[in-house]
Amino acid sequence: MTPAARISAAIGVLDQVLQGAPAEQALLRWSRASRFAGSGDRAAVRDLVFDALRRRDTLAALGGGPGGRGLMIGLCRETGEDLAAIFTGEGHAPAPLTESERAGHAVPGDNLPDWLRPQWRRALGSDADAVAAAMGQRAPVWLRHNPQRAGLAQALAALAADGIETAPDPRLASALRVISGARRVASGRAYGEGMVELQDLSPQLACAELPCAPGMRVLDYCAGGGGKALALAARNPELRIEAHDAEPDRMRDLPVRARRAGAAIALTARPSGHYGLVVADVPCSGSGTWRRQPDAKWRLTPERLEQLRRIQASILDRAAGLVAAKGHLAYMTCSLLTAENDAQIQAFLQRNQDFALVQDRLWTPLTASDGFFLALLRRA
Ligand SMILES: C[S@@+](CC[C@H](N)C(=O)[O-])C[C@H]1O[C@@H](n2cnc3c(N)ncnc32)[C@H](O)[C@@H]1O
Repeated sequence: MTPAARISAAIGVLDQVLQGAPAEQALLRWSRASRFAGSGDRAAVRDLVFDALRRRDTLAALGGGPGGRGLMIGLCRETGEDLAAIFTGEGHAPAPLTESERAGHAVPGDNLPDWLRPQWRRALGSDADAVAAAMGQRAPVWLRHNPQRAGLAQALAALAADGIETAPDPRLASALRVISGARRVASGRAYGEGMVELQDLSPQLACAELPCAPGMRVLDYCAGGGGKALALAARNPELRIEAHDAEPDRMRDLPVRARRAGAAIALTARPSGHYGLVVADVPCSGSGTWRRQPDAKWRLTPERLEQLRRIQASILDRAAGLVAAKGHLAYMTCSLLTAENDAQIQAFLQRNQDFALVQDRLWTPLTASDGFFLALLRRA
């Protein structure tokens, strides 16, 4: 596909997303209907769509319109592309610019939904603008080294042989930032043999804070794909880890991932008894990961946020009942919002006076990578 044809395709996908379709679905629909598109084309269209959604408002102003076409004009204008050479109307290229599209102008903006801005500012204080700006950029790729499969030097050598260059984070030896070759990770040997797993730095830092004494019974209560259970298993293979999810189908990849990592993780439909550690990585707004899923930023509503808060509170209460005396409850979100983080924990502590806060941490792209919250609680 020519660069102009890719832009035409991105415009079509963006129009669907702006009408409410999830970006992944709209991209999949386009890709199925476009058999001529190679993997390079699919990756390029995906990048265009996500770049545009991250900074929707800025690009719409710059492009002279709020639709997919306006966003693409804005993006091309911002990156200094020759608009007349792309928007020619010839072949698969988008139609030439109209009078009003030629008059796009730059406006400063944080690319946040209006209703959310006050909450964002309250939660992040003087960092609010810098974190919003960071959410407008592409997210880095992070790997977690798995010492159960290979030593660090061996894993790094396998990554290098796969053509993947990484740099460790000074705070956590297992956290490797991908410098180049990110698209080769999933097909590489280091990943295929479980020496590394894909996991953002912030949840890695959170998992490193959790107690994990040998033999401890651990429950990953909202396990999904099992990212937290796998990180704990990598830290200590002597943990007895169980994974649960209200929607068991979400755990379908977990047995394969656990096998690859050499981890023993039992799936449980009905957790029972008491655990030394219960991890509740609850469903949330995902506001800390909007660089990766920028369409979610525009789909979130106040009603949905309220619904999520109710789900989070009920999960916390249910999970608390599974914590052994002197055991720990780790509440996690990939949200930056106080309503889902500190406020949720304060309300929980009011309802459950046998728990005390051990520590709470909020990581942001300014201090780590994705926005991520951990509250570690201890039962009396
Ligand atoms: C943020 S995701 C978990 C991500 C996962 N821990 C990981 O690291 O890949 C939240 C999960 O909570 C699950 N969930 C939602 N409501 C739940 C409930 N009431 N009890 C247990 N799990 C629930 C969802 O199905 C979803 O898989």
